[in-house]
Formats: sequence, C-alpha cells, structure tokens
Amino acid sequence: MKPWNVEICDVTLRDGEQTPGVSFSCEEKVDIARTLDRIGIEVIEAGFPAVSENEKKCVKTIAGLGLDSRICGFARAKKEDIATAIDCGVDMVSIFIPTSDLHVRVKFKKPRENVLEDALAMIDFARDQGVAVRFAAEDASRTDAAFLKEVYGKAADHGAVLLSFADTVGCLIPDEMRTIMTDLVSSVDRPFCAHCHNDMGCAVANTITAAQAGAFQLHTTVNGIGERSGNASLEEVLVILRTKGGIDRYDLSHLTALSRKVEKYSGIALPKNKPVTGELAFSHESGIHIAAILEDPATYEYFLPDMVGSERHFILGKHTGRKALEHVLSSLGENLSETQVCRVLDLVKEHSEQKCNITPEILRKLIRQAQREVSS
Ligand SMILES: CC(=O)SCCNC(=O)CCNC(=O)[C@H](O)C(C)(C)COP(=O)(O)OP(=O)(O)OC[C@H]1O[C@@H](n2cnc3c(N)ncnc32)[C@H](O)[C@@H]1OP(=O)(O)O
Ligand SMILES: O=C(O)CCC(=O)C(=O)O
Repeated sequence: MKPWNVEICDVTLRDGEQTPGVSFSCEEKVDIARTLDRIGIEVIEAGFPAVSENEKKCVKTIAGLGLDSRICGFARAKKEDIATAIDCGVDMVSIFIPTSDLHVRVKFKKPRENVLEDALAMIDFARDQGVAVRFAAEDASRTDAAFLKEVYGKAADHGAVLLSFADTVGCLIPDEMRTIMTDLVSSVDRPFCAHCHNDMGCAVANTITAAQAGAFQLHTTVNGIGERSGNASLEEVLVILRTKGGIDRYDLSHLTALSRKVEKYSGIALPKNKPVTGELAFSHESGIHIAAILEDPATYEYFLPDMVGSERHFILGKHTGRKALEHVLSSLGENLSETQVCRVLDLVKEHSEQKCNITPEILRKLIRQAQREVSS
C-alpha cells in the first residue's frame, strides 16, 4: 500500500497552550519540542510570538535548538506580529485571518474584500523577508465556499506555500470535511492543511478524512488539548497513520511519556480511557478477554502497548475469570489449590461489588483468607 502523503504540524505549544488556564514555561516548551522532534514530527508551531516578551523568547529558543523539525511562528495579519515572529528565527510564519462573514463583521467591521487585500499585503511583507509563509483561513468551515476558494487562490498567487483550512469551532462532520477538502484540493494548486477542533468530538475523524481527501499537513496537539474541547490528538492521529495510512516513519514509542509530560505541564488531566495513552488504554478486567489475551493479545488489542511506549495491565474485579486469576497468582508466586483459587475468585468478586479496588495488598489478604478457610 502506498503510504498517505501527509506531514504533521503539531500545534501543542500554540493552540494547545490556548487551553484556558494553561501556560507552559520555556523549559517545558523546549522539553515538549525536543520530544516532538524525536518522534519525527515535521513541523512544530512553537508559539505566537506577539503574545508576550516571554513567548517571543521561548519561540526564539526553540528555533535556535537546531531540531530536524521545522519551526513555525503564528501571527495575525499585522506587520508587528509578522516581524516579531521572523525576529525569532522561525522557518515559517503562519499568517491567519478570519474569512467567514460572521468573523469579518464582528472583528473588522469592513468588507471581506478589504480584509483579504490587507492580508495579501502581509503575505507579501513576510515573503519579502525570505521566510516561508503559511496562510491560515480562520473559521474556514463557515466561510462562503466561493469566497474561500478566491482567498486561497490569491494567497497562493502571493506566495503562500501552505494553505490552512481551519474548522475553528469544530462544526464539521467527516462527510462534510470530505466534500469540502476534495473540492479545495482540486481547485487550488497548493498543499492544504487541516486544522480541526473537537467541539463535537470529530477532530481526529475530520483530520483523517481531510488526509484521505488530499490534505497534506495535519495539525495536532498532544492529548488533544486546545481551545474549548481541544484539537485533534497527536497520539490518535499518529496511530491511525501507522495502522491505516501505511506510515511507519514516526517513533511512536515516545507517545506515552510525552502524553504524561503534557498532562503534568498543562495541568489538564487525561481521561482514564483516553485512546492510546490513557491509564486504561491497555488495561483489561473481563475474564473472557484476559483468557484470550494470554493466548494472543491481538484478540483484544488492535495495536500493542509496546508500539506507543506503554504496558498492558490486568485488573482484578467483578469481571475476573479463573484463568486471569491463576495468571495473576502465578506471577505473584502464589501456589493455591483449585478450590482455594475458586474461593479467592469469589472473594475478589464480592469485594469488587462493594466498590473496593483489588490492590496487591487486598489480594494478598484475600489469598490468606482463602487459605485459612479452605485447606488445600
Ligand atoms: C483561532 C485562533 O486560535 S486565533 C488565535 C487566538 N490566540 C490568541 O488570542 C493569543 C493570545 N492573545 C493575546 O495575547 C492578545 O489577544 C494579543 C497580544 C494577540 C492581542 O492583544 P490586543 O492588542 O490587546 O488585542 P485584543 O486581543 O484586545 O483584540 C484583538 C485585536 O486583534 C485583531 N485581530 C484579530 N485577528 C486578527 C487577524 N487575524 N489579523 C489582524 N488582526 C486581527 C482584532 O480585530 C483586534 O483588533 P483591535 O485591537 O484593533 O480591535
Ligand atoms: O489554521 C491554522 O493553522 C490556525 C487557525 C486556528 O488556530 C483556528 O482557527 O482554530
């Protein structure tokens, strides 16, 4: 199978940091950027340098690390923002303007054609400084289709090397994304980016659908953090690129550590059942599942924990079966008779039904109780 023709631009350090309450220190940003680089992420959006002096300093530091990843700085269509980003030594400036009638009316109070003219002048300004320009249409998914094509066509004519399609409020479903992206890709001869928000839980699905429809650069954030309900999760997108897109160039073994790092630095707790990196992503309790996994993990794991730097866990509880319990007992070096194992199993279920977690200490107590009650 021919691998999908895509690259990743991870925007954790810019859009991810826009999660309310999140502010990464410069050291944390550097640490995240280095790990993204190790994974093989092609582009890192390091920040929005006009936001503050400290932000500018961090972006400059990341741009100076000599990473293999290309470094991108975010900017409004304003000379000051663009000059500040270029001053950081970034490889690419991402210049954004809102394109929907709603955003143009609320933010600029002038005709959209004038907003576009101003933005094109800013693309010229950045291009003339010798930096690569990505042009991003904010709220593209709610923009009049004909105007959006005109915007992208003109941005390409002015030298933008990438055109970003932002589903800013996460209002699309995959079918709509497929139709729109297919149309854009066939209308404007420039690589497109898919920047998807997760307001209806479709960010990853929309990103993958955009890739299948011809988008080249996929925007992600670690743990899917970002404005409101966040962005497309890096971990999920990368696993899909590996399992469905035929792409094996990313080193996914760093994903779990990176995810935990961003959880700590952002203060945004991972849902336990978060795909790929959540605590329960490779945890199993059901007896029927564990009995089969002991024979072959592929029965209940579509991809294995090693691939993403994680581990498998067997949890004891109400749904435990005998084979699972025997496996746990033997890994603890406990040698029980068949009737004692049955008694432990009953005790495990009873405790669990009283909402008591079966920790290793509790399990040892239950084993001793069974040994007292049932002679071997
Ligand atoms: C979809 C997105 O993620 S967009 C990015 C959102 N990110 C952020 O807002 C980053 C954090 N923001 C900040 O630190 C501040 O808002 C700053 C430094 C960017 C700007 O601060 P201020 O100058 O105080 O402006 P403020 O935030 O009050 O208002 C936004 C201004 O930017 C203008 N603006 C918004 N988007 C754009 C754009 N793409 N191009 C040009 N101007 C823009 C607005 O019209 C408004 O202009 P006005 O001050 O002339 O009315
Ligand atoms: O498309 C982009 O690259 C950025 C735009 C953005 O952050 C958004 O609209 O949510």
